[in-house]
Amino acid sequence: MVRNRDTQDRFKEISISEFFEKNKHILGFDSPQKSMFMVVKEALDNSLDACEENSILPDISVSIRKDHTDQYTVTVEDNGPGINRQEIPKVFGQLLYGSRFHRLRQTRGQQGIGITAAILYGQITTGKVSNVKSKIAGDEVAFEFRLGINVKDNTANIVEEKPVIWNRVSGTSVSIPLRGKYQVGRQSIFEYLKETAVSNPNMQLLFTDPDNRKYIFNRALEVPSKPSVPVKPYPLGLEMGEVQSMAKESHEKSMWSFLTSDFNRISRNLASEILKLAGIEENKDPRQITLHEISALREAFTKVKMMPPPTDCLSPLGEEFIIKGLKNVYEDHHPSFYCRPVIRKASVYNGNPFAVEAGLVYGGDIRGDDQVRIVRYANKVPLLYQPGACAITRAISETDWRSYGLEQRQGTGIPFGPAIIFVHVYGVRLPYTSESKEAIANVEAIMEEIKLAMKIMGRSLKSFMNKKDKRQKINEKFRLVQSLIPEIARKAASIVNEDQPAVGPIISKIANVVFIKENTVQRDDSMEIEVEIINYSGEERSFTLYASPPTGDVPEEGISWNIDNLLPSESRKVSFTMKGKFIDYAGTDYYFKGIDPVYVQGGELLPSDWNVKSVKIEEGETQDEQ
Ligand SMILES: Nc1ncnc2c1ncn2[C@@H]1O[C@H](COP(=O)(O)OP(=O)(O)OP(=O)(O)O)[C@@H](O)[C@H]1O
Repeated sequence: MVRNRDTQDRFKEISISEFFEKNKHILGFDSPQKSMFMVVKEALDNSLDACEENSILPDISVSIRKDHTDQYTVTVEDNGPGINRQEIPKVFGQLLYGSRFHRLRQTRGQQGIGITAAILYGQITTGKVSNVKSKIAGDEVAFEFRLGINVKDNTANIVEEKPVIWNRVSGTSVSIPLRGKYQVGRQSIFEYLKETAVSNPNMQLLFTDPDNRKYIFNRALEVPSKPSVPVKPYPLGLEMGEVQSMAKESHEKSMWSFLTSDFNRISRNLASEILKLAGIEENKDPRQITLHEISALREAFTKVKMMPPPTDCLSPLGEEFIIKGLKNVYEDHHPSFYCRPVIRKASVYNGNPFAVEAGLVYGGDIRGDDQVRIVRYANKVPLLYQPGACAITRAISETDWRSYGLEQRQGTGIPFGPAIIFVHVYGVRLPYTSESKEAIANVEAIMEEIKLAMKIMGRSLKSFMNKKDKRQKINEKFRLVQSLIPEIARKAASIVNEDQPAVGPIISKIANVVFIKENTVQRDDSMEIEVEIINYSGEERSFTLYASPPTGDVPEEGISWNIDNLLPSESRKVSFTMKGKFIDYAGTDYYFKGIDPVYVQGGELLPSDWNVKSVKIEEGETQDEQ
């Protein structure tokens, strides 16, 4: 058939770059503010991935220079491994070119789009090219490129390329001119850097804002991150099309070796068992497999006993960093309940392992009249945009929080109350709602895991609330007993003209608590604080007592004492001194560990964030532009 001229003119192939040039919002470049955020995020995520893959302690600088009213230059420089001279034009000037798409491992980047899209955005909005400098360890010189993108054929447009001396062992620096808007607040670059510092405690980061103000996010951990381990696809959860392309692209000659070599968790015996169940010859060429056989194979996968997916390829944040991530949000507030972080075991989505970890704090002086705050992370990257589209928000909304004590109209929707919920989903090839990776797609398996984590935390929140009610009742009883018994004893003794009896054992019998109280003596240049611990219970008690004075010279690790074998009716005293004069002394907070809170008066259970430091940000001097 001969096409007429009109039809030939109407049909035209477009390159991927051309497509994104016209549809940059798909990559997250929608408003000037958001676009600048995306550029910083893409470059910083790459720097962190590069350092992690090479076990390098990341030393990164991010700077935003204001060039004109809405024109800026974003520069991100790292001490990563650097990039080969030949690779630079492809990495930065060609969309869908990267080192991660064809390898299954937990990384921030996965598509080979991010940094080229950022350069393309800069080119579209300013007409200018970007500057890339990179050096590999051992090389004498770095290579500097000024380059943009030929959108018609998705290749780099190299304007200049030259060797330069760079006083670094290795690293990469990317400078992108762009139209943008710099803002502070919840969805800002600064917030993103702060949350990234929480999930990457070994990163040292220097940030220079458009007013040339410098902020140093100090490294809290001197250990480089371990590179994530590449994995093969896990058989369960793979779609028909995925098994089909794996079979087509396999280098193996037989179905038996295809199963044992290209999949995870299929041993030699298991491969034979699967093929027998599916009715497929062991020697069959995988490229010859029919759709009917693929279907039988997938069914056989579900019938055999398979080990769960490997978890060593996954890298969680861990308990301490979840607590730190939460602290980063509530800052100086004091929650009354710290739920022990929940770290779920690995699960699979489309043959790729993933896992969920979560944390929750509640009460105290956290604001309670609004919806709970949700802090989202995916593969250690904070998610600040598209909360409504994200599986994390959706799973939280679909959990019935009313049964756990939070307010929620009709049992669905984001609950209301003084709580912050932290969720980190991490895994190999996470499914995002779009290329901009702002929200995790509502995939059933992932939603289920998040919901399970919420249920576990919900149950401990409920049990805390029940205990709180019980404690309140005991407190009231204790207050009553403590004021009434000595009074009754005094009156009774005076009536019968006898000495007043010791009331301690009587109070113990009724109250059944350990009582913590303090006495203070202000001296000229210091204050002496004596803490008395009285066992008004019928049993010997042992626990650790912690003090958190409101001001003063407190040691880094806090103040603590072991109160061992405190006998019934026994009173013990400990003390500490605070240097200085304290006219408005508001009282020290006492905490304890190792004893049921129901049996203590005058203190609280030791919070999980005791000794967990917030991200340390030093503010530098504003420097004059040169
Ligand atoms: N700073 C860097 N140091 C070393 N290698 C880098 C650096 N930046 C980019 N790369 C390399 O360039 C590739 C392409 O990066 P790009 O941001 O385009 O995609 P990605 O990070 O792989 O995936 P995504 O599109 O999901 O961000 C990366 O896979 C990595 O191999």
